[in-house]
Amino acid sequence: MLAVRSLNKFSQSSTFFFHKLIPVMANLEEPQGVTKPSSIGADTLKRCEDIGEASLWRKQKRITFQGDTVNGALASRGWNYQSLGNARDAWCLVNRHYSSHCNDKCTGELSNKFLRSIPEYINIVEVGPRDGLQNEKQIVPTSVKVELIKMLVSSGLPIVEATSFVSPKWVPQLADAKDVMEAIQNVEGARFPVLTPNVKGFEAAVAAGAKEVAVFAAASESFSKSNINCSIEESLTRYRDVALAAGKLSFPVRGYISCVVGCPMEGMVAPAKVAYVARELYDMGCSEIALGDTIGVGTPGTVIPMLEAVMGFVPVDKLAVHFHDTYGQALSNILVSLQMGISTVDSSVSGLGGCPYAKGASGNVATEDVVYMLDGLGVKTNVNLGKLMLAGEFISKHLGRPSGSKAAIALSKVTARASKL
Ligand SMILES: CC(C)(COP(=O)([O-])OP(=O)([O-])OC[C@H]1O[C@@H](n2cnc3c(N)ncnc32)[C@H](O)[C@@H]1OP(=O)([O-])[O-])[C@@H](O)C(=O)NCCC(=O)NCCSC(=O)C[C@@](C)(O)CC(=O)[O-]
Repeated sequence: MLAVRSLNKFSQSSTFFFHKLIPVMANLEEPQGVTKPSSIGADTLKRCEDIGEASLWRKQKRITFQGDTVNGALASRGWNYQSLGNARDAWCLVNRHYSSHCNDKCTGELSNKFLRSIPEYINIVEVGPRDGLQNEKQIVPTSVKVELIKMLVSSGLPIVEATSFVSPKWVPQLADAKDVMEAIQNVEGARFPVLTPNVKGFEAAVAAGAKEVAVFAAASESFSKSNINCSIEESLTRYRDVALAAGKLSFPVRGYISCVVGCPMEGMVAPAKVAYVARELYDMGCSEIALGDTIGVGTPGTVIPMLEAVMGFVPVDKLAVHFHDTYGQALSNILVSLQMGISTVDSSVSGLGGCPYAKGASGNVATEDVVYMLDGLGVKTNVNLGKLMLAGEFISKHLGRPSGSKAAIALSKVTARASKL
C-alpha cells in the first residue's frame, strides 16, 4: 500500500490503462545518465545459470514439523498439524494421488533444466506488519501488531518488517512506530527493519531501537511525488543522507524501488529507469535492493526484462522481489525471479495490504502461498507453515475478514477433514 496524494486516475480507468500499456512498450525512453550494459541478457543469464548448479532435488531435505505447544492451538481448530509443517503430507492425507512436492518421476533432466537455477534457500521478508497494516482503514492496536510480529517470528520468519517512521499525518496507521519497536526489543530470532523516508525518520527509528532501515524510492516520477512528495532525484539525495547516517552505525539499509513494471499514473515503466534507480541506491550503500511491483500488474513477460536490466548494475544476491498480487501474477513472477537467481522474496501474511488508488488492487503475495510453493519446490525457508497460518488466522480474525492466502484457506479445510479421518 502506498500513501498517494490526489491520485485516482488509475482507479477510474484501470482496464483502459493496461490495454494501452502493451503497444507503448516498444517506445520507452531510457533516462539520461544510465549507461546501458553490454550484452546484458547473456551475462545475466550466464550468472543465473552459475547459481545453484547442483541439483535442487538431491540436496533438499524436508523440515518436518515437530510437535510443540502450538499443536494444542492447532488441534483446537480441528486442524491436523502433525502434517502442516509439511504441506505435501497435509494434502496427501486427503488426496492420495497428488502432492505439492515433486515425486521421483519428475527428478529427471527436464525438471532440472527448469529448476536447477533456483537457490537452495530463500530468505522470506515478511512485510505484513508494515506494508499490510499501513493500508488498513481501521487502525490496528499496538498490542495486536506486537502479537502478530511475535507469532510471525515464532513461525521461523527470519526478517519481519515491523513498521515505518514516516509522517503520522501521511500514515496514521503506523503512528505507533516507536511503541511497536520498544515492545519487540526483546524478541529474538528475527531482524526487524523499519521504513525511514529521511534522516528525521532514521533518527527516530534508531532512538526507538531499530537496527536496520529501509528507504523507498520509485522508478516513476509521478509516483515518487505522490508517495513521498518529492522527485526521484530529491529522494535519492535524502536517501544518501540516510545511508551515510546508517553507515556510521554500521546499520544495513534496504532500498526499495516502487513501480518497477507499472505506475498507476504513468503506465508502463521502462526497465532502464528501474536500473538507474537501483544503481543509485546500490552505489549509495544499500545492502539490498527490493524491486516492488506496487500495483501488481507485472507478468513474467515484464518482470524478466526488468530484472535483466537491474542485474546489469546490481549483483543478483543483492536483489529482492516484492510483488503485489492484484492480477494473480505474484507467484509466477516469484518463480521466474527465483529461476533468475533471486533468493530474497517479500510477502505478507494472509496477503495483507493493497493500494486504495488502484481499483481492485490486492495486497502483497501471501506468505503462506509463497511458503507452500517453496515447500513444493523443495526449497528451504525455515518457515513452519502451520505456525505461519496461526499468525494469519490471528490477524484475519482481528480484521474481521477471511485470509487472503489461498494455501491457508485450502490447507485449513484439508487438515480439518484429515483430522476426522
Ligand atoms: C516523506 C514525507 C515525510 C515527506 O513529507 P512532506 O510533507 O513532504 O515533508 P516535510 O519535510 O515538509 O514534513 C511535513 C511534516 O512531517 C514531519 N515529518 C517529516 N518526516 C517525518 C518522519 N520521518 N517522521 C515523522 N514526521 C515527519 C515534519 O516534521 C512535518 O511536521 P509538521 O511540521 O507539519 O508538524 C511524507 O511524505 C511521508 O511520511 N510519506 C510516507 C509515505 C509512505 O509511508 N508510503 C508508504 C510506504 S512506501 C510503500 O509502501 C511501497 C513499498 C515500499 O511497499 C514497495 C512497493 O510496494 O512498491
